[in-house]
Amino acid sequence: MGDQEEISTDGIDPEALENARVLQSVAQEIKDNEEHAKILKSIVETIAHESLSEDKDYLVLTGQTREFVKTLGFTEPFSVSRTKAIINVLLFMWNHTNVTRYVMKSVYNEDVGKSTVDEMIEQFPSDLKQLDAQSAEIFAKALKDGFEVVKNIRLMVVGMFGVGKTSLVNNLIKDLRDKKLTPVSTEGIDLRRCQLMDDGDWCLDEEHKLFKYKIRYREAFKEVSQIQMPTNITVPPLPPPITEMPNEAEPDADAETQLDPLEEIQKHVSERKDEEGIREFFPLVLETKETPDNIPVRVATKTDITVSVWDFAGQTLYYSTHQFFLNKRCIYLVLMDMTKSLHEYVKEDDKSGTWCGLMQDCTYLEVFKFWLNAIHMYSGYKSMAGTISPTVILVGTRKDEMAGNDEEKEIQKDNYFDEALKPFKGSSILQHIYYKKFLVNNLSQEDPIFQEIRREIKLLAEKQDYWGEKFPVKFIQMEQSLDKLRDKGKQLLQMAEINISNSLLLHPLTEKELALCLDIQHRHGNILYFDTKELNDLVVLAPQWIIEVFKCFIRHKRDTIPLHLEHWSTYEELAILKPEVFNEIMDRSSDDIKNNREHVMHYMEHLDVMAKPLKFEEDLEPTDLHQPQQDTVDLAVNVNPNFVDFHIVPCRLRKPPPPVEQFTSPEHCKKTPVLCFVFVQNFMPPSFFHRLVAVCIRTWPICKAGRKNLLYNGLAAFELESTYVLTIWYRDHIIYARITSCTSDLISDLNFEKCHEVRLILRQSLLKFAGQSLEDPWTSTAFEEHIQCPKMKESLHNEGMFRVTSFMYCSEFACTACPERHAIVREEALKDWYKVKLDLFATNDANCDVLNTPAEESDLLKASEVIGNGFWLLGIQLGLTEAQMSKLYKEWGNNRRTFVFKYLVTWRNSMGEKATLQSLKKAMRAACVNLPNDKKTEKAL
Ligand SMILES: Nc1nc2c(ncn2[C@@H]2O[C@H](COP(=O)(O)OP(=O)(O)OP(=O)(O)O)[C@@H](O)[C@H]2O)c(=O)[nH]1
Repeated sequence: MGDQEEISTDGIDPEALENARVLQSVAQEIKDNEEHAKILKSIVETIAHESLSEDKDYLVLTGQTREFVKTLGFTEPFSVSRTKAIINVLLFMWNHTNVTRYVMKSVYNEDVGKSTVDEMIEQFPSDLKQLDAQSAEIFAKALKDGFEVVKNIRLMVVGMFGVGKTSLVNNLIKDLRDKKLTPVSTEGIDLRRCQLMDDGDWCLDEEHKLFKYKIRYREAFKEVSQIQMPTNITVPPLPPPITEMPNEAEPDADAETQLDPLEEIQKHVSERKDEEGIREFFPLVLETKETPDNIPVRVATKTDITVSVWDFAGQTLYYSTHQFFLNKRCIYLVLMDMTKSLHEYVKEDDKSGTWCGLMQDCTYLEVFKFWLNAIHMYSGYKSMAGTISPTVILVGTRKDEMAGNDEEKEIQKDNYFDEALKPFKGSSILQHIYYKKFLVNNLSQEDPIFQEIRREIKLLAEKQDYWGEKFPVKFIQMEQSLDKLRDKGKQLLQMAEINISNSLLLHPLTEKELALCLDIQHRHGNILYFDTKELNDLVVLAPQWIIEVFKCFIRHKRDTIPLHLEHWSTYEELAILKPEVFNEIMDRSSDDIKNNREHVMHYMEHLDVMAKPLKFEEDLEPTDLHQPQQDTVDLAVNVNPNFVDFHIVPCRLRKPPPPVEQFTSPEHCKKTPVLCFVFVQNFMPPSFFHRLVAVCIRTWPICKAGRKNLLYNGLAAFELESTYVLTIWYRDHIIYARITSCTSDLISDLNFEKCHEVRLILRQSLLKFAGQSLEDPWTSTAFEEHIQCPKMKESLHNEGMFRVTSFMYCSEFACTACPERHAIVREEALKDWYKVKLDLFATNDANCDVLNTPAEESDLLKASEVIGNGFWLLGIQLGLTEAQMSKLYKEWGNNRRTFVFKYLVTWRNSMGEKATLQSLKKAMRAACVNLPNDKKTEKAL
């Protein structure tokens, strides 16, 4: 038997461990009964090996378990409970490779390996690791059939209009530089596909498509041949690293004696075309033979690295659409004009930029912040627990117009960016920024600086985990047919058309493979494809389509049908888009848009350009209401019937008139403290607020002051009931909410149950929005709830804020934001928004004397059973780091109870005596204070 102490039990389900221990002791006891020991070992071994095989046969498990019951079960020393425990552990082994490995090592001192599929999945880049288990397996299996190694740089060039983006792109790409083009203002996005040459330059990828695919197949065959071909087949060596590649000018001495590598592979493959693993690829090899003879073979100058350069329009009007194309797999050039001070106001004739959170009179610094926030949101933010590797290169333009000599200009540039990055102090956004920054004069095309920028871009790309990832040969054909359709001018495809293309392929993909192939193509940035109920019927081949759609809603023609005049004025004034107006806009659009109006709607919702208010009963469930709730609010009760069928287009709203305090802190009325949703890392996409406004419009009537609707860009007010008004507003990364009442009843408190209900609606909506850009379980940490000092006369941005969870540990804090330092006590701070919870905790506190005792294993087990939706926050409250939590979650995320138990054990081990029942209970309360009521959890608190 193995040395149990040395074997890691990390991440193993406690129940599986317990059962495994039974197996260990039984195996020890029957050691001397050779026959029984042999039978038991054979059964355990057979199940272990089968469970690790790729196409495991369930019959093996059932057969062997039956064999165990028939031969050994219920005999001495296999008591009834021991027999059950062993059957249990066999089942655990079948489903969990780590249990199998643990059992085999601890009982028989045998190391059993991982399946090749498991190993392949482990090598996936981080974003593909998030594929669901079934997709991951399909992908790994497709890779086993053959793969190519992908090295693609996706370069996003962003910055204010006129900063010099197009000029820089022209300088980076040889063919454009040679043409000495005069840049014209970019409309939407210009996408240039390039190939990296061995001298480091980039040339446009205009080569014959078939030739390109020929190269890809050939490279892929090399990979296949290395893993699958018998060793006696000689395959051409992989190309040397770029730096070692000979230049075209220096011909290779052995070149004449060498066979064309493709021919050599074709020869080998033809000879063995009937062999397993080769048969699949034979037709592909034949296909590549069809390459026209007149295509020059120029592999010597081009590398296998592709670069797609995205030149974004700088007008703020387009900013929201740009976010759609940003993802984790991009390298960014963020450009700033060095002749413009950071605090200078941007002069833009078109004021439609307000929708993306940039107000009409924004400064260059605000534009810079907008871009970094957006990059963070759409690339690193999703994997908050993961480490962020730099992908953003800052570039200053108009060096020629700066004062001073070269050295002085460099210093100015450094100071400029240091100043621009100051607002991000302490934020992980800084981790995106590459330490090297550049200063360019775009008018000096031959400046070696452009070569340097290209080199750094490549260096950065090589460090990303997706660099050199594998892509199944099987999927190349589909990519090829999408390419062909794009070349024919197709902007978007219905799924039916894709299915036809697929059926025409030599090796059509299965339905699941096809969906996965499209998903991966989307991740690579070649298409837009979202596997959601509303969007999975459409594939967008050309990003420009999205831009055109967007423009329809922002810059529409005003020849309206008189019948719809009223709806048009609702659109103009309230930004509320009724179906009549929507259809009118669609009718006047190009065919590709008007014929896909339903998809247009869904895409615009997805892009947050317009928001459809939630239907609570359907939409809120998944995020926060996993478990049956007895006491939750009936979220559908307050539907405002006037505005059921509409969208809100928040970019059309105007700013509120000053002073804003008249809305946020009205005098002479009863009011709750200000409730604040503070987003982590000081960043909140402004669309979250706009969408929250849409939810509110769907739920309550818009509040009126005289004849004016209180609906503005950044602030909105709603009638709750009788005299109650809810006002919500936002600034930067904080959304504020306050309920006021002009009641004449000066004695009673505000209705705290109503406040609780409103808070939950706001909270759950925000969680849903966050859930679309953050992945579970990180959603629950997307924002924190704070209460602003109730004594503050005028609500000031980000001042006098108290984290609600801290009141679970301490009953009072000092407020230093008010002119006079004073105490703020729990009951006062939480009286309206959280009173429901406070009352509940107080009832349970009656018999809490025994709590100062160490937390026992049974307490941990119980906590893991009752914690419910606060399960992630509890770990954070107990002081576990995101990294610790993520590690455990990776292993145990599919079994919440075990996951919680595992981190509770980690907490108890690290805290020792301080891990008391009381501290556990406080942390549980803090984790649940924001959540809807849940009887099971609350009883335990
Ligand atoms: N002096 C000088 N002019 C520059 C520089 N970079 C760009 N320009 C000029 O600025 C103008 C705008 O340049 P573009 O490259 O079109 O700017 P852009 O950022 O692509 O503009 P949009 O597409 O409208 O967002 C052109 O006339 C360029 O020649 C530079 O480094 N120095």
